[in-house]
Amino acid sequence: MRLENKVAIVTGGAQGLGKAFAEELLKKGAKVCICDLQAAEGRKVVKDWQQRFGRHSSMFVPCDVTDHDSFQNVFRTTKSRLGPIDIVVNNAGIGNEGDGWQRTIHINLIGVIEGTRLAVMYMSKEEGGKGGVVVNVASTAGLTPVFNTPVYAGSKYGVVGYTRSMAANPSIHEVGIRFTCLCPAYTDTTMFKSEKIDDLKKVDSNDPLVQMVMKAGVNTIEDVANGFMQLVETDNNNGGVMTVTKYKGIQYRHGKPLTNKL
Ligand SMILES: NC(=O)C1=CN([C@@H]2O[C@H](COP(=O)(O)OP(=O)(O)OC[C@H]3O[C@@H](n4cnc5c(N)ncnc54)[C@H](O)[C@@H]3O)[C@@H](O)[C@H]2O)C=CC1
Ligand SMILES: CC/C=C\C[C@H](O)C(=O)/C=C/C=C/C=C\C=C\[C@@H](O)C/C=C\CCC(=O)O
Repeated sequence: MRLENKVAIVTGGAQGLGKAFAEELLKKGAKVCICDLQAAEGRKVVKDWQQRFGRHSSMFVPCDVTDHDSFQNVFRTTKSRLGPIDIVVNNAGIGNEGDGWQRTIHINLIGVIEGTRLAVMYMSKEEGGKGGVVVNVASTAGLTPVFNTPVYAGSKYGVVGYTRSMAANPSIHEVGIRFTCLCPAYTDTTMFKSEKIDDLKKVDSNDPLVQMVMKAGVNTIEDVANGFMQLVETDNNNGGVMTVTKYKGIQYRHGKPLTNKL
């Protein structure tokens, strides 16, 4: 997919991976709407991008992906201000395992399903759209058990299974949308820092969590953004599940995906 003048929505784009994904799309000439709970941060980020990429390059819409009306407003506003939507990146996520763990499922899985359904509504050729690509951000925690974050892993397993099932639709060519999954391992963002691995390492380098992180390695945000751009720009990867790990780099899980090639 050539990105010049394409229109993208990135959820959770005020910081971390979502912000990086949006910036890489802007560098390739796409126009981007980011949405996030963090309104002040989102507006600040877009103000910087408008100075660097042009006043009409980007926009921010405050949104909670668990609130259907708020999420639908992102699509409606983006289409009216930037044009028909070509790319939807369902990136927003949290990692709460304690009280309120249900919100982890609501944001990470139900929010991704909501965003994918809105993407079909706005991009499907069967709905008058131009087709496009959906990137659902899961995790390697959606491919392999992670003992310390079972709720989070459950949400990410759900994202992988849901996305691959959407891609397996026999009439996918009529829909004209590629459904793909991005599965990074640990990546150096605010979310990862909440795990306080360095503190754990000082106390006990043999801690099972420390061992798991040391084995997987820790991606830089740039490592994952590089994988993301490959996923978006590659046209024959419907159903693709891409892993990004420090020790194996960028790979497609289950081999190169040609599920119901568009
Ligand atoms: N950092 C890591 O180690 C990894 C992260 N991921 C996934 O990548 C995605 C991005 O993660 P990071 O950038 O690391 O996290 P982050 O915590 O740095 O950023 C997440 C962003 O999503 C926003 N957000 C949270 N709930 C929201 C909601 N209900 N509605 C709208 N926006 C909301 C937050 O305000 C924040 O700006 C998440 O889905 C995460 O699960 C996957 C694998 C590894
Ligand atoms: C509370 C959540 C906070 C941070 C979690 C972080 O955001 C995240 O997503 C963590 C991922 C954890 C991954 C754990 C194990 C990784 C194992 C690696 O060796 C790679 C595993 C699978 C990829 C290779 C493959 O089997 O295809």
